[in-house]
Amino acid sequence: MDWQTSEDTVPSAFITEASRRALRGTPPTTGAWREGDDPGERRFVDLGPLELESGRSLPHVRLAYESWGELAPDHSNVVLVPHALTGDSHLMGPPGSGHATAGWWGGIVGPGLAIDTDRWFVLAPNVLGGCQGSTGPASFSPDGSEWGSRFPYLTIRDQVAAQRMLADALGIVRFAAVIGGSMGGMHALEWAVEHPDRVARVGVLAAPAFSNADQLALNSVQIEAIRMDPLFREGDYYDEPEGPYRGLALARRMALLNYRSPDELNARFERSWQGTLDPLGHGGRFAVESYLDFHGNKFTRRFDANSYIALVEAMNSHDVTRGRGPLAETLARVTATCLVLGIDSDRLFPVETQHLLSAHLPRTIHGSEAVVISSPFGHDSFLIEDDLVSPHLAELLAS
Ligand SMILES: CC(=O)SCCNC(=O)CCNC(=O)[C@H](O)C(C)(C)COP(=O)(O)OP(=O)(O)OC[C@H]1O[C@@H](n2cnc3c(N)ncnc32)[C@H](O)[C@@H]1OP(=O)(O)O
Ligand SMILES: N[C@@H](CCO)C(=O)O
Repeated sequence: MDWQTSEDTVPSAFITEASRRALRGTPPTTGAWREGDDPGERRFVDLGPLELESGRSLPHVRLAYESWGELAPDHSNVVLVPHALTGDSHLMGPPGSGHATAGWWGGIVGPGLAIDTDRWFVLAPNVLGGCQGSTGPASFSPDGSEWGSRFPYLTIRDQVAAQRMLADALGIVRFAAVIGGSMGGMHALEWAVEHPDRVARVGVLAAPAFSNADQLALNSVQIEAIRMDPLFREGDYYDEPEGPYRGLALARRMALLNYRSPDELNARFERSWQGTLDPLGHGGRFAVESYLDFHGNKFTRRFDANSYIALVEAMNSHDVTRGRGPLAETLARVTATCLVLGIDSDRLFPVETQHLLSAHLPRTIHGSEAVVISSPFGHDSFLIEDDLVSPHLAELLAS
């Protein structure tokens, strides 16, 4: 494919009039999972009001979720899998589905896989604040228009509170495991700390005990990239023909640099040039630029800018110690058996942050140091390196 002339140079829209209508057409509440439902079908549960950590509240919360496997009669086999920043509830496709529809953890979750759906009932909600069916900034507020700039600030704890409401609505008293990577790992850790009696096992992959100054800084420039796009209009762009696609695409480009490693980019793209002329500034672009452009612009077709800001801010809020005391004291509350996994090339959440977490958790399957996998793919390795991640998840679930 000729990347130079492909559509990826032109940011396209997530929220246009058409996609806005599609959002409005999101199926109404279809209720909770019932025996006999098709696996992987997206469902929606209306959970009522939620008081937020900030003191504000959402008068109405809806979560979208998908599930796979068979629910045990006593509901004892449920594994909750919260997704990473831009993931969604679709972590696994139907049996035999190809790569494109297999879902973001299609190589990890499934019959006979590490999270074996022949044994476990896997529950994957879309996060509160997201844009894939759960209540978020693009949802309608009580006055009938999108929340937009009025959508309240959310924390990781607020998102876990919504997940707890979902668990209550589905009659799940205690999870056999809560497992997540990156932002999903933050959720898993919060479950272990806030609801120790409701979680038997916890898997935290490529996530820290708190977001540090370096991570806050990396996130802040992404947020600013969106806010400075004139089409952002302080977050109230839903009635406009164009949204802040350039800002959002730039934020995704920046994020990708945190998600992948220098070694991977250097080995994969070298100084390759894509275009008709020589690499002196005209007639093309470097392959790595094309890669970033492609992903930045592809992202605008599946994500809402306000949602992105809300979720990045939630990641910024992450600090298990807030209001709870020193880290050792906070993590001493955890009763679950834990897996903490880091990636040696992760420059977003370096392995030291997982070692720190692991050192203070009372019961891990691997001792005081986190498990570290070796991969060139950086932070995204937990989404890519199925063969390296799987044995550790299988061990956690067998514990
Ligand atoms: C429909 C959806 O997109 S649902 C996605 C839901 N979101 C998530 O799951 C979030 C988590 N997932 C992710 O972040 C990513 O999808 C990941 C990490 C899993 C992707 O990892 P990888 O498989 O390593 O993909 P990689 O970064 O190499 O990108 C591959 C793409 O870049 C394109 N590409 C590669 N090199 C170039 C280049 N020089 N110029 C332009 N495009 C390029 C490829 O053609 C490919 O395109 P495709 O996505 O249309 O198949
Ligand atoms: N690439 C992943 C990882 C973020 O932690 C995502 O976009 O969700």
